Amino acid sequence: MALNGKIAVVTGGAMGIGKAVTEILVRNGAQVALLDVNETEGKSLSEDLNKQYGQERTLFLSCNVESEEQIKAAFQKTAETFGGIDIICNNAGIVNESEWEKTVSINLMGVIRGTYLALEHMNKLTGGRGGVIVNTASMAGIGPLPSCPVYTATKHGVVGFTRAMAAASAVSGYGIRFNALCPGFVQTDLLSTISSKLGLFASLADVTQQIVDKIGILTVSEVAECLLELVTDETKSGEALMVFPKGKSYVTFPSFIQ
Ligand SMILES: NC(=O)C1=CN([C@@H]2O[C@H](COP(=O)(O)OP(=O)(O)OC[C@H]3O[C@@H](n4cnc5c(N)ncnc54)[C@H](O)[C@@H]3O)[C@@H](O)[C@H]2O)C=CC1
Ligand SMILES: CCCCCC(=O)/C=C/C=C\C=C\C=C\[C@@H](O)[C@@H](O)CCCC(=O)O
Repeated sequence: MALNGKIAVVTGGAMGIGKAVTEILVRNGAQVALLDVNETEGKSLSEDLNKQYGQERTLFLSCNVESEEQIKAAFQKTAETFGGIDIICNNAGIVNESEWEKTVSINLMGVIRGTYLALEHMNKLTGGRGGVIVNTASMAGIGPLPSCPVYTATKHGVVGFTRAMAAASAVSGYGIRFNALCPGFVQTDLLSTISSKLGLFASLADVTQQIVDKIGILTVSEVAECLLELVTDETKSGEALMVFPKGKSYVTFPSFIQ
């Protein structure tokens, strides 16, 4: 899929991985709506990118992915402004084992909300033109992070939901590919503030640090390059792509049907 003329939405697009994703999509020709709760960073990124790549290449929309109403309004505004939606990156996420219900609401329910509302614009069965949805999960969506059980659960949920949606799309003919992006540790604010977010599991901070020491830390650009592959490679749907500092690898899941 070439990105020239394509229209993308990135949630949590103002900072960290979402910012790098927004930048790489714009650099490759897409128009991008970045949705975030951080208005200062979101507006500033959008202004910078429009100066660099031309007016109306990006649009910042204030949006909390916990609100169905706000996501619906943001998608509507994106479609009206740019003329449709082809790509959704459900990326917004937090770590907070103390406020664990909020973690589930943003990380898992936010992805489900974003996906169902995206279908209203993208599903070929209801007048959309198809496209691709990439959900940011994590390596913690494939294996456990002992210091973050709820975070781990949300990311396993994102991987399962994404794969099931890919299967539903293939069987029903939505014309939409669905993939999960599963990075290891990435140098962002989320990672640098982690020690205060572990709640009941604060005593396991050292265990997390040992895993960090073993597998290393990625840059946001390395992660964004992998997202670009999931967006542009039309053979990829129902995939979970793990990203490590040493390289990337598609997860091979067991098959239960002969
Ligand atoms: N940093 C890491 O080590 C890894 C992060 N991830 C995942 O990548 C995604 C992005 O994380 P980072 O860039 O590291 O975090 P970050 O904290 O650097 O950036 C997250 C962005 O999402 C926004 N956001 C937070 N809650 C929101 C909400 N309710 N609605 C809309 N926007 C919201 C923030 O304002 C911020 O701009 C998350 O889903 C995270 O779980 C996955 C693997 C590793
Ligand atoms: C601490 C919260 C970080 C949140 C960001 C995030 O999603 C990072 C994930 C990074 C890597 C996850 C790796 C999980 C690995 C485990 O499944 C397991 O393989 C590790 C076992 C470690 C051991 O030495 O036994």
